[in-house]
Amino acid sequence: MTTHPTTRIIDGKAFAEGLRRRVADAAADFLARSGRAPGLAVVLVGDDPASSVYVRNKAQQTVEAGMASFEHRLPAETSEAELLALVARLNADDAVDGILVQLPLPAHIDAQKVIEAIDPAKDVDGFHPANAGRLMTGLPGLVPCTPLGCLMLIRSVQPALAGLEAVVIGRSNIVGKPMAQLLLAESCTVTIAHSKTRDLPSVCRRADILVAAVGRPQMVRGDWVKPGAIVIDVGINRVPAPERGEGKMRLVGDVAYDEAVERAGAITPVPGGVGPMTIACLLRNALAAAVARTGIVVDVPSA
Ligand SMILES: Nc1nc(=O)c2c([nH]1)NC[C@@H]1CN(c3ccc(C(=O)N[C@@H](CCC(=O)O)C(=O)O)cc3)C=[N+]21
Repeated sequence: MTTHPTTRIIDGKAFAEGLRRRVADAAADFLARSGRAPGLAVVLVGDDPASSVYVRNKAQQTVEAGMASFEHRLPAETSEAELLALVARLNADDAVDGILVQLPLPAHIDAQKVIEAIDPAKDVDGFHPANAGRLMTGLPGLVPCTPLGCLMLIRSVQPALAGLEAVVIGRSNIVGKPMAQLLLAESCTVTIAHSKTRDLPSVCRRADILVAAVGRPQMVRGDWVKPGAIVIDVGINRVPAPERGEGKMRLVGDVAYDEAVERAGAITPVPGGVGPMTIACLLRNALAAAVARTGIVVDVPSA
């Protein structure tokens, strides 16, 4: 199989490494000026193995960026009241600039209530309604990490976005809606498609920028992609990989990569695309929160 001669594979892993290096430089400046490192608290409730791996990676990369990491692992039986009490303590702790509560939470905890309990100034996920509203109205605030990382990757291949047709598949508060807002702020013509959209393939074929965030393995087929389009694959799906041995799994995106790579102008792989950018943007947001909270000015990397 040959890729289109000009297809660009967007190396999210390399971009994320560069971003983390810039964040680390700025974190060192922050330490020099303030006498303390920016601090990020990550809270995990329960012992879901995938979540546990992500939380470990986040903590490790936080420390590597020269920031203080506060990891809180709570048992699955933790009550909503106990979790809210921890969030209140972290809100009040001056050494903590950013708070991330890993989602999904166990079913007996109201996740929305927990999100709204986080001080918006420390809401490094950008999930608090105050930050969602600020993004929608064009005010400065904390922007969700995955869409922010996607925008950085899009801009790395196409700096001039005004007037482009963007289609975002998925309408979650975590990815789809904030992604659409960021692209709208770039003056794209934005369509949000979802499970009730009629003739999704035709809608996608209009897109100069196609962002897939649905959580369905390889749903976006090659012939849904406009030739030359930028394809951003947010999906991280674990599927059986019998070719690697019995019981083995592999990661695939929401895009049928082997097909889409034939038509796309640029495309993100899975793994090594959007995923590493999510964590790098989390560190970037923790630094941005530290700067906004203290007024200490360092060079925060922007989209
Ligand atoms: N409050 C909250 N904020 C989040 O940002 C959040 C969350 N909860 N819950 C879980 C999801 C998932 N998530 C990922 C981060 C990095 C990779 C990542 O680095 N992926 C690697 C592969 C990692 C692997 O091999 O498993 C890649 O795509 O190359 C993936 C997924 C953040 N999440």
